[in-house]
Amino acid sequence: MSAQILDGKQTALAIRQEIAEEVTQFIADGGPSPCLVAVLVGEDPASQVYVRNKQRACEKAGIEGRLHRLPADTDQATLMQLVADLNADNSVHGILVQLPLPAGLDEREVLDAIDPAKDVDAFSPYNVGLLMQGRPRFLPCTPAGIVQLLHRYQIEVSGKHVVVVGRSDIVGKPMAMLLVAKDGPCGPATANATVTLAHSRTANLADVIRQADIVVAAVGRPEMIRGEMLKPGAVVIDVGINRVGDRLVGDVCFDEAMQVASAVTPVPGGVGPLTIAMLLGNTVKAAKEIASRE
Ligand SMILES: Nc1nc2c(c(=O)[nH]1)N[C@@H](CN(C=O)c1ccc(C(=O)N[C@@H](CCC(=O)O)C(=O)O)cc1)CN2
Repeated sequence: MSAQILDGKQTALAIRQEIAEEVTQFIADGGPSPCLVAVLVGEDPASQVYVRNKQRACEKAGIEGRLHRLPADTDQATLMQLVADLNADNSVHGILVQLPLPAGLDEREVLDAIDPAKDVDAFSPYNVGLLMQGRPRFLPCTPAGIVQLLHRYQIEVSGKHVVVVGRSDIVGKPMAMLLVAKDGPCGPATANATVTLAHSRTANLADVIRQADIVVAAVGRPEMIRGEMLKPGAVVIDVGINRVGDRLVGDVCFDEAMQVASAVTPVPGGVGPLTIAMLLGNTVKAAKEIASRE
């Protein structure tokens, strides 16, 4: 048996094309050019790549992408002042602070300070709260991208047992919230799951994963999930991006998963590109909402 590969790269390109058309229409209707500002602190090589890719994606979609680069030794007050200035700048519709921040900076304080109306990462407590209540304004980018992928490959989620492995604020927790909701961005078929949120202290983790119809792996440990831990026919969504030597691998052993599962996301080319596509969508949504208030 060889599983179907869920192509995140192609899916993201299709979504980005749809967003580009939406931007063209919005501007033709008299709206402002949507503007996303990224804040990058320090020199983390992966973060530099991601921010560059976000800017390129903005440009291709007709969104203005601005970047503020700050040195690694930036102090908290300077960063907080920049966020306050961006909140007050009417030409800015979306703000993102690229994570992780260098050691010594208080990430939570910075994210809490972003105006929820411009919080296109959906990391602020206000937007997290709305998601938790099942009435999100912005959808967190990686989980929302996964829902889009499932929807576009017609993978039904409703009534299925989904095991999310990893309890991060960026992926694990919001993923669980989106999948357990009664309805979702792509309708009830990609919501209404029975969700188990597993993590590093989960007892008998392999046994828990083996019960899953759908596994979402977001633990950040290279190839931790092996083929023998999967139920035959399961759908495997691999969020992990781990550098091992000069290779990029996920949290799931891809070759083994391909032998057992019915569908698998690759790394690279799976979930990652969807994160950026969904960020563009949130930026357009922010621009539309802010413009409608003016
Ligand atoms: N403010 C944020 N910080 C971080 C987020 C986020 O959503 N908002 N997520 C990650 C990093 N990230 C986006 O910022 C991101 C990670 C990976 C990819 C991606 O396309 N990966 C490629 C591989 C690229 C490579 O060679 O490294 C893939 O999977 O095909 C996009 C975005 C943490 N920080």
